Amino acid sequence: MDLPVEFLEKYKKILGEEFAAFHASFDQPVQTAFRVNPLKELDERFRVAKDLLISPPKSTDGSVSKFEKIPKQHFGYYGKISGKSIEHVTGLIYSQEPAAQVVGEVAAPKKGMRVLDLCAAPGGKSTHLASFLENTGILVSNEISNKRSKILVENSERFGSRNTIVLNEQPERLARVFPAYFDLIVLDAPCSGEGMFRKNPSAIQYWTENYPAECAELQREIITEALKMLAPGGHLIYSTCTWAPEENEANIRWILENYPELALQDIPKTNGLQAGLNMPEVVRCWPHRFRGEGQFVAHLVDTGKKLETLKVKSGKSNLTREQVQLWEDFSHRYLLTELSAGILQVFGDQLYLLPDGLPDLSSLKIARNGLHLGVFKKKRFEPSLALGMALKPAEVTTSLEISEEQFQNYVSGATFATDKAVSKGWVQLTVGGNGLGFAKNVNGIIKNYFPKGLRFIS
Ligand SMILES: C[S@@+](CC[C@H](N)C(=O)[O-])C[C@H]1O[C@@H](n2cnc3c(N)ncnc32)[C@H](O)[C@@H]1O
Repeated sequence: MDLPVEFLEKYKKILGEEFAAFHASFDQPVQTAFRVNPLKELDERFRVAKDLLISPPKSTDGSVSKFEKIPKQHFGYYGKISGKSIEHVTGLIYSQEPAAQVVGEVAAPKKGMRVLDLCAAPGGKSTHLASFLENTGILVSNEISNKRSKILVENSERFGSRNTIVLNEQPERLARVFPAYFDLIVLDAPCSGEGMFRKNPSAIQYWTENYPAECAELQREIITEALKMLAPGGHLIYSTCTWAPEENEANIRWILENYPELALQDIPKTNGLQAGLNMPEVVRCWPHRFRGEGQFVAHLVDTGKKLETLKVKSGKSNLTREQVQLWEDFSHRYLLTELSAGILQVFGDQLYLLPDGLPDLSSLKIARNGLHLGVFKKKRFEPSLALGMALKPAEVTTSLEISEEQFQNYVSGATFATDKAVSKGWVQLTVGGNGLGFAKNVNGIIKNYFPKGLRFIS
């Protein structure tokens, strides 16, 4: 791989005798990986992922051996699963290379926490955080780019997380609404991306000798805003996908100097993770030492000398009486579960369930106001794809498990005939036990409600 001379010189100095192995790693294949989603029905191959301490999956059929569990991680496997597979489309797996998975594993939020993922698109870290929260607490996933925030929504919905709200904001505007609010903030910063050179060689063209220093300045601005939102005793996970010390250890030193109430926490050096440069508590993924791309992760904790946690005045429901009735009619007829506590809110005709305990968000650009339940159309309610993907079959009155062939046809936009025994009206389609959204059974024909933008075009 052709790398800038200044880049190579820099790492020769930093790595000394390890440099040759580092340099050679750029010609090695990229290590693919994915995470299994604990919010979904796990098929036999992945059941072991539920366990906290992971041993290699015990195979009951030959297919298991294709995947290798990433040791000492909750959800990760080495291997590749197609973006067109049932596992991907139903949100059972999320493709994410191993170094990126270190961030979520270090963050590992406890149930019920208020969590912010400040630079969140396309959603790798957010979905990982949602795996730990298991639909408790609040996950605010924010992305500054409007276009990328839409991809983040799509990935969050496929993942089936019920307590995620997606915002499309600048960090300083968020900081005004969420002062001292979050128990955990993940700041996966925009960076010079050196650690992605092997996976995405086009990133090399943006690199200059000064680029890391420029990125570091932007990162300190984002850190400043992030820390305004950290609750007393809260945790900050700072990560980049670069090796540049300016963006990594130097920024952590800057935090420690300017925010003496923050302390570094030691991160275990598992799976070939290395200590930072003169900073033993943080971790670095060097590709000649770790099976994955480049990453830096630091864990800081607030020692509690700050203001009180924000007292929240929650938003209100804004449904008309007719809308409440339509939603109740739908939920009584089709749902067997009380969706978790929250506030029903409409945006235009779209109905959402916003988790409880959030401040007033009306000054912010919202991309997903909690769980998208559906849309009001004239005198009826139509459930969303997101709802049909978040619910388990046991939570709905009618679900229909379809075959792999029917799945292929359905995601390509086709309708199909079904048994007369399937009740009329809305039916949750499932494949492998996981929701593919709601569809309508009209006289034995399952009409296609899979969104046009997501369909496979052959
Ligand atoms: C490393 S990527 C995030 C990857 C994401 N955490 C994931 O795991 O899928 C950094 C993100 O920061 C966003 N970003 C760029 N400039 C920013 C800024 N000034 N403030 C906040 N976010 C910014 C980018 O749009 C990008 O999506």
